[in-house]
Amino acid sequence: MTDDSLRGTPNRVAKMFVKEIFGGLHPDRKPKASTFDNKYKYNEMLVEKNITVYSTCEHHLLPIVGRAHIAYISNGTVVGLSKMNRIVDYYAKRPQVQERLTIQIVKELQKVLGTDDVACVIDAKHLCVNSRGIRDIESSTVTAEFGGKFKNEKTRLEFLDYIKLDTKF
Ligand SMILES: Nc1nc2c(ncn2[C@@H]2O[C@H](COP(=O)(O)OP(=O)(O)OP(=O)(O)O)[C@@H](O)[C@H]2O)c(=O)[nH]1
Ligand SMILES: [Zn+2]
Repeated sequence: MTDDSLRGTPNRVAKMFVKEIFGGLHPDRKPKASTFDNKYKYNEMLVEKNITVYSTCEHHLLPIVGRAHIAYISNGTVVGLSKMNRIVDYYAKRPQVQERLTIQIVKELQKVLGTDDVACVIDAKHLCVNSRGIRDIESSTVTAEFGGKFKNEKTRLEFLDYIKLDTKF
């Protein structure tokens, strides 16, 4: 390899996959989710929406790009807002299928918050569907996991109303 723009490519690509694209395979990178007492006595739903998702489909190793929306109802513990974005990013940064990613996010937050009352919806484009194969540029995939009180229709609809799935990305 004599071209100086290509010389660094093997190392650059290896570093990118290990440290960035698949960085979430390293358990040391799992975010420490700081929690607080719910001193404010805020007892309604909290929604962190439009969280950017960059992941990689495990079948084709092509990008999955979209948005995650998370909701929880505190039973005494509150989590720092940015930690929800960090948890999404950690589980996204590995070879994934969207269904598993959605469930992993909910399970992690249920553990951190000590409650089942957590939900996550992801709307994402899979480049393996958009840019190759069937090459359908418009389609996106929606997955959802509803824990605890979110299995109740009224609570679920409140969450879905807050996020109104019209996100363009
Ligand atoms: N359920 C699920 N399927 C996914 C996800 N990401 C990609 N896929 C699908 O995984 C499937 C792999 O199917 P294969 O038939 O082995 O692969 P392929 O021959 O390249 O299929 P085409 O994409 O239809 O050309 C494809 O249908 C992808 O659309 C995901 O997150 N969840
Ligand atoms: Zn794929």
